[in-house]
Amino acid sequence: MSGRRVGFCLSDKKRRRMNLDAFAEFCEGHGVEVVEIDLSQPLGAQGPFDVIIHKLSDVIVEAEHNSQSQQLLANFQSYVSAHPSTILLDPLPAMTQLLDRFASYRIMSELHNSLRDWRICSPPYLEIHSATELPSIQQGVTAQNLSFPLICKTRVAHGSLSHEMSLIFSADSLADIRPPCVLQSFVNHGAVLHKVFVVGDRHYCVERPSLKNFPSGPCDRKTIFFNSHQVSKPESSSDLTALDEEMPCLPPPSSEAVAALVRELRAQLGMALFGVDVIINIHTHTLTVIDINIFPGYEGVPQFFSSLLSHIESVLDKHSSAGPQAAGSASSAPSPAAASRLL
Ligand SMILES: Nc1ncnc2c1ncn2[C@@H]1O[C@H](COP(=O)(O)OP(=O)(O)OP(=O)(O)O)[C@@H](O)[C@H]1O
Ligand SMILES: O=P(O)(O)O[C@H]1[C@H](O)[C@H](O)[C@H](OP(=O)(O)O)[C@@H](OP(=O)(O)O)[C@@H]1O
Ligand SMILES: [Mg+2]
Repeated sequence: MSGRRVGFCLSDKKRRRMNLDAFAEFCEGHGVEVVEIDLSQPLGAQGPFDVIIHKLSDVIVEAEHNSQSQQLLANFQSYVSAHPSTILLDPLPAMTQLLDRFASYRIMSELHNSLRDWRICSPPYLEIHSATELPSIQQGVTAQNLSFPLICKTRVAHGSLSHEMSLIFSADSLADIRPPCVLQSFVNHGAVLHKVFVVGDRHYCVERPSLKNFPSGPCDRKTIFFNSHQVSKPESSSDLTALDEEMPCLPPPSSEAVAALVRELRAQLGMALFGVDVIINIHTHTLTVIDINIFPGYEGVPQFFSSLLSHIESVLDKHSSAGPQAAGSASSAPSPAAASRLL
């Protein structure tokens, strides 16, 4: 495939983590030119692009309260709207919904029905939109059938603050939450997390450390505050991830069930680059979806570069046989205000 230009719009941190320079080298041998897009400069002069791959989550979240980020997002969206034949991975509306745990947890909760046959579910959860009287939070926890311990996560699902979480062990400790946030039933899963990394029509499962088991039901233990990046990175190891007592190894999630989950989420999200965090309930062995991530790190997936390039080639092949109108549907973007209003 010769003369194809793929633009990347990533934060410096993301560009380094993904090793974009190495990916550019990898693509060179396949006739695909990788171009780093500078969002602060006019995109027209940097194009044209056959495909744009981005992780604009930082900009979208900051656009909520920062006019400079709003302008960057508006520039990007104007370019995308003016170039309908440029394929966007992934469409901004799809990405924007995953920046909001209220939206992504609604998607996860629907899996219970669509994937019932595969015994795939997600834990009961409760949205806390703003500062709320303690009794009404406690009533909401009961009404939604949440069970202690609870895990509390920020509403915003991206960026450094989004990984600050807490484990709550009693109704009185619900005073420790800082809305807007979600409360989710904690599911004992033997301190093993299964990360499912999706690249187009391929997916890869990687095992990671995870939070240890805790006694079920309320207890007078103090709230535990932690950062999720202390818990489930490949090298994570702490009191939070070390099991307090031996337990039999759980079988990994069935590859057929994971394939069914990925198929369903691809259809629901309309995205090609995402991650799903899955745990196995130690009591029911149910495959439990606890998180969906935009353009994750793909750490532990040696096939990432070849899979990404293969996906780029396949969307370009489809596009050249289907004509420019097809790409336009893939890159429809909300207005900057609508994008930031979703958060
Ligand atoms: N409902 C739950 N039951 C049990 N453990 C959970 C639950 N939710 C989260 N965890 C634990 O907390 C960790 C972080 O949760 P989550 O993935 O939602 O946070 P995150 O900040 O979005 O993480 P990342 O962005 O790195 O995927 C998980 O890897 C898992 O160890
Ligand atoms: O271990 P993984 O690849 O899941 O780590 C991801 C993490 O899940 C989140 O997707 C992070 O994105 P943010 O939520 O935007 O922080 C990724 O960070 P990034 O800098 O790679 O985008 C982690 O890689
Ligand atoms: Mg996660």
